[in-house]
Amino acid sequence: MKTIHLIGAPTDIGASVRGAGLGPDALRVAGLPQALRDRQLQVIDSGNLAGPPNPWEPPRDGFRHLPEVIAWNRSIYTAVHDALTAGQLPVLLGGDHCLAIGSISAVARHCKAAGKQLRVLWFDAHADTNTAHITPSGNIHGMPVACLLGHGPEALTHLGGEVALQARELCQIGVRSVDAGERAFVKELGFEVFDMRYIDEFGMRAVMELALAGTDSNTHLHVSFDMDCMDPEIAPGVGTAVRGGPSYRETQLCMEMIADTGLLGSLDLVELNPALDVRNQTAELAVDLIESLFGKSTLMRRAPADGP
Ligand SMILES: NC(=[NH2+])NCCC[C@H](N)C(=O)O
Ligand SMILES: [Mn+2]
Ligand SMILES: [Mn+2]
Repeated sequence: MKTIHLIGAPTDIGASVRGAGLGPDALRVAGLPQALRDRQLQVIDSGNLAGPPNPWEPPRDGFRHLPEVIAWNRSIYTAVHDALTAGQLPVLLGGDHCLAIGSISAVARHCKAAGKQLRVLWFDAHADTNTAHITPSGNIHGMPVACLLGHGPEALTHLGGEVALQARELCQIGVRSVDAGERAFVKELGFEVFDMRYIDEFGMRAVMELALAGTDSNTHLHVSFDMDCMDPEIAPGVGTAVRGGPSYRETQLCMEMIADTGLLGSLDLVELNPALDVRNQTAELAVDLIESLFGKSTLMRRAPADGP
């Protein structure tokens, strides 16, 4: 297994409430580096990136804090790209979800250069597909998917020199809150969305089989995990909680099925908000999930074909 490089991005620049900037340290306090080392993995923690403070201003031309969001994403792009070039597996510790623009742009650039097929699994209660024209809030953590697919300000859509993603490379899991204008845009863009209704009807195992279909040894899997994907009863430490999310076991199954592929190449862990958490339980939950994502299992790993 590659060396895991933890990159902290302590900012809530794109969020609707303050506090996600405390996320990277809450994950460290919950024991993330040691938990990975206990799994015999090599871990580098290069600490937290620096970036502009949050000016906490109202939207301008449909965006809140656009210059600051660009600055943060540029430094994330560089850090994640450097880690991938060094052969490491970057783990972005957010921070709010606007940071996925920099992280996934770097991953996409790396995959193109290496001739790898990219698959992005986006775990979220939200579709994060707003633009300046349809956003109800101006918060850029509600826009990263649109930016990554080429819809947004040039400085964010072309961080890596070209548009990062095509719709077929992306699939969302756990979605249950989509804004009015956003709904039509998600349909127009045409990426796959396994919303909660779909998960309820077909079950998480079927969803993950579809989400991973078509991957092979040449696939780089990127997981962008928004902690508000999970049900707020178990993950209260998030700024934009939406009830009715996946359970602990359903989410663990996702992580275990991804681990079984052996294809994980990079990870964003975002939207953890320690200011709203209860005794760091949401950070501890995140550590549990990441351990499973890196192969921790109850008894043994099971290849899908060995199942009942
Ligand atoms: N990454 C997130 N938590 N995004 C929440 C977005 C909420 C809402 N859709 C908005 O655009 O304002
Ligand atoms: Mn969300
Ligand atoms: Mn999100």
